[in-house]
Amino acid sequence: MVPADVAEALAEAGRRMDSHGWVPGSAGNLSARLDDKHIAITRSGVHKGRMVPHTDIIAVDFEGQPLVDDQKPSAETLLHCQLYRLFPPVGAVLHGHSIAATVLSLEGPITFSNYELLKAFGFTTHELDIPLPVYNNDQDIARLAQLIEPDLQAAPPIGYVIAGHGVYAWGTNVEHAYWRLEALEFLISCELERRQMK
Ligand SMILES: CSC[C@@H](O)[C@@H](O)C(=O)COP(=O)(O)O
Ligand SMILES: [Zn+2]
Repeated sequence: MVPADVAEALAEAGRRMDSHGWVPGSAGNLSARLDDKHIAITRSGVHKGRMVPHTDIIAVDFEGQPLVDDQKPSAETLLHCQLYRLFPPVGAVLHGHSIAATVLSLEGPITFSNYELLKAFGFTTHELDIPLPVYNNDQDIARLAQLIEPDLQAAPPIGYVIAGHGVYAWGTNVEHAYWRLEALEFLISCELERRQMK
């Protein structure tokens, strides 16, 4: 049901995230848009660095319901569905639990100022103060999605973090989403180091 090339692209992104230590244990989830009603997403509880593409990537609708009844999608599926529903250009969403994102997000608001790498998000200058929204963690993912929704509707951020939990990044396809995740992780790590030097 999930095209083999889509499943393999997500499995490859999972391996790359794992190589950086961004998906420890069964942490993280990855998805890609299939059409205007369905996405492919990682099964809940699998190691995202060691996925078997044809069994560990499954199809769900935009309400997060699996197309095959006994398949269990990611616990955070609704956060992915929300991004596809709100932003038609979004073709892939990646979520990881890096140490830097986990630690920095517990320290309050995050703003990136004067980083050249902000240009990875389409800005044309480094002379900017760009916020990275931080939301309190919540095991009720529907409620967390509701909390985030007004901010997403107001203006799409460069990504967001859930405090003590991890980062969400997205892009037009899996490769683009990976680039943006990599850039976000770089900025988060810089900010963490900068604060430690103070
Ligand atoms: C290893 S605990 C992490 C989970 O609670 C969750 O945050 C996560 O990212 C992975 O959940 P999953 O249901 O496998 O997509
Ligand atoms: Zn998570």
